[in-house]
Amino acid sequence: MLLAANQEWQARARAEVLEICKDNLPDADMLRNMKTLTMVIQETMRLYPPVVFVIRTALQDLKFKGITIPKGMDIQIPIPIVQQNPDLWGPDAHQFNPRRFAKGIIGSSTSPQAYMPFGMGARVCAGQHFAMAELKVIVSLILSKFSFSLSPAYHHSPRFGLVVQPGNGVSLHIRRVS
Ligand code: HEM
Repeated sequence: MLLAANQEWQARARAEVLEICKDNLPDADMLRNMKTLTMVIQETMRLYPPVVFVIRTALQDLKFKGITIPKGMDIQIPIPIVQQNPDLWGPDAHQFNPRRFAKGIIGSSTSPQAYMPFGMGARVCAGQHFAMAELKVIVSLILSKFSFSLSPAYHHSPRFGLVVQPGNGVSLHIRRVS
């Protein structure tokens, strides 16, 4: 949806894929070299993290910034709110701007903890690298074969189910490019 709405980034990501893969299926080295596509996926998961919160349980009574958190209490960490906080991401926090990841995740915001689509710490997603590889394979194959734009029928309505998903699907106009 974000690539359909941002044709400039779609063209850029496609050009990169075609240059790196030529007529071949992507292999591990090619995926590693897809810098633009990586930035696009990172920015997509910043704006629409599939998992909207992670939970941590206090193992003992603790105080945090004057708030008492009793032992046993669950704390929900709201990932989309952290990832769109203008204090951390700047005034364009709500906009799609993959360029913010040009220097990697560390340089993308004012705090290294501000980006957490895969959670954080000891229980961070065990499949995060596999998930990134899957995403790059799927999106690069789509980009190499098709160009796409949003249909006027598209109605933006992200919805929280088990994960964040488009509430009314994503209607696209699709054209073959090769
Ligand atoms: C875009 C895709 C994915 C997203 C956004 C995602 C996100 C997450 C998040 C937010 C957590 C909780 C981390 C925390 O509590 O700090 C998690 C945990 C986990 N994920 Fe993923 N995940 C994805 C794909 C996958 C895949 C493909 C696998 C397996 C092949 C996987 C396996 C796991 C496992 C095993 C855990 C539990 C880790 C633990 O508690 O030690 N995930 N994931």
